Amino acid sequence: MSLLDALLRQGALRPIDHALAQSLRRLDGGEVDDRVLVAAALASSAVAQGHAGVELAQPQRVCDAAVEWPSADEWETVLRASHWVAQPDAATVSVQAPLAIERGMLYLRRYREYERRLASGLRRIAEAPADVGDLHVLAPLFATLFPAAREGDRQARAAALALLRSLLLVTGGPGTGKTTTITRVLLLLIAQARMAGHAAPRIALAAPTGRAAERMAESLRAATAGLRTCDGIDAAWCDALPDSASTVHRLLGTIPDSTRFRHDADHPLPFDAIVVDEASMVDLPLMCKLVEAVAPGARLILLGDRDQLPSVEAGDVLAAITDAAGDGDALPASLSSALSPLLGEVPSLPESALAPLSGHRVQLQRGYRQARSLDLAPLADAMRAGDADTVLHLLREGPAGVRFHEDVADPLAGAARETLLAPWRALSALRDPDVALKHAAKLRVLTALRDGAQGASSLNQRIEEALAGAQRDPYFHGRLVLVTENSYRHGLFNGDIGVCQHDDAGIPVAWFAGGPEGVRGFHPASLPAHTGAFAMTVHKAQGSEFDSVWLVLPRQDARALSRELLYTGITRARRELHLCVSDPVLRAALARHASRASGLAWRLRG
Ligand SMILES: Nc1ncnc2c1ncn2[C@@H]1O[C@H](COP(=O)(O)OP(=O)(O)OP(=O)(O)O)[C@@H](O)[C@H]1O
Repeated sequence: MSLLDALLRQGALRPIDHALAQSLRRLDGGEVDDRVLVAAALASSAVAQGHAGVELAQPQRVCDAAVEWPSADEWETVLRASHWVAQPDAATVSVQAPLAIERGMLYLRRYREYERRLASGLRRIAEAPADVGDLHVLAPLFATLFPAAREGDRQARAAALALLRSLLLVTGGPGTGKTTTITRVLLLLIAQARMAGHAAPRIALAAPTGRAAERMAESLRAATAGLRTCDGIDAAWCDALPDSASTVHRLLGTIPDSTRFRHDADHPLPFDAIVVDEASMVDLPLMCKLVEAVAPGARLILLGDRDQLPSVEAGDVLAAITDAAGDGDALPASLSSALSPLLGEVPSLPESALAPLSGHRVQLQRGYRQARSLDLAPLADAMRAGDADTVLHLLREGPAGVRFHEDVADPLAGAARETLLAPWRALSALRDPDVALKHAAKLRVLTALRDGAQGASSLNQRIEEALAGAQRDPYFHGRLVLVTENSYRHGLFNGDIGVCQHDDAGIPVAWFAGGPEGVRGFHPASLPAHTGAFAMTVHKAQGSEFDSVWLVLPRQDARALSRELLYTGITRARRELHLCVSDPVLRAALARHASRASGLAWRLRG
């Protein structure tokens, strides 16, 4: 039996991956080498799993079937001999073959092109000199905004670098002050322009989902309000700060029925500074299109947490840029002396000893937001490090706000049931949509998987049944719904959560936050695609936070489990975390990385 047939028989390929292989076979009159067909199917499957392509030395990362794989060398030789496979070098565009091979990785050609274009776009921005003006003029304001600047404060370092660099990546866990810092950077840019008698820079804020954009704008407004109370800050500078954020799609301008956007390299975005939050969620094609649309001379600032899950779609863009930028502790000597008016002495190394994008990244380390009632930091650190013994030890000790439901696979059975359901039962008695939405944002069940007995879909159904019975109205009063596609017509976006209520006449209305009155109502029949929202996957919850999180992991290990998934899940909690998992599943999850096969890091390293 051919390898392709063996994979098909084991159910290891999606029909669409197999169809790609079959179409190559048909076009070649059945003559094509089985190993080429298998590689094509895997390259297609790899993209669906978030990889940019398939590494020939590690096909198991894409497909863990019980088959004997060709050796990487032999496979590469066969592929290089095939006319379906282009062999570009790093700088060239691949020709019209559907596949491309480079550095032992087989790509669908389009994804290899996204990588190449993204790397070249990022380098273009990184190499452009930033319009920095005289830093001595800004020094007093800088010292007001960052009083600890000369004591090694990372936020100050990020702000100073943002002035000197056109491309900056600010990474850090939740509440490490990424938004606060960037608000101050934007204020510095505004003040600098105004002091020089210029117009304030045009600034855009964006995030990958509507919810994340809303949160970003909220944090920015809070940071701006704080700045207004500081001495030495002109209110007019604060007035020039943006107070809203859009999705990256909306910023770029979607074109109906097209994967292209209104803004691209030929029609760049009309902004001098673009800040993108939750950058770990931006996939390869979207980041490529965004970077290409950044106007010559404009700044691009990416904010994100590299330890979180990578984007659902192909790419691990934030991780690749982070790798190419190094840890950011030491700066190139020329940069460190340029920054001395603001930061004093900064450790430096000769340019040749540093990563190519060094000086373009700062990792913020200190968390400021943590509620006193929740002591998550040591647990989050141990999870990030994959240190299972420490994680289990901490969980069993029970840090403040953390409840470990060891071996509980079903929170709806047994003692936990009523604790979990009580806040949602209260929703049925609330009449004011605004109050209900705020209440709804308090609690969420998060799962690793969408399907299966412990997946989000099934848990949702069971929670809905527990709240409103088996014969329930599909839009019962108090039901939570999660929008699963972007609808610009409605102003509703993938990830938005609404609450259903019945008005006095018994008509169901689904309410969402936003609009001039704070809430917007829609008839449920008119909603874009949506699902229940009492339970959702950790992936869907990225970019959101809840007062109380129940993270429920499967009874058995699964490939979707990873330390990044656990870390992302637990850091969605603001006040209280419940974790349902067994010792062996937790250990297996922590031993696995959610990393993605990608050539972006080496392309950026040049
Ligand atoms: N240097 C600081 N001193 C005191 N408080 C700070 C400092 N930096 C940030 N904070 C506070 O910490 C909280 C979190 O800050 P911020 O929202 O900027 O973090 P973030 O990293 O953007 O968070 P997230 O990842 O959740 O978006 C805010 O309440 C902010 O006021």
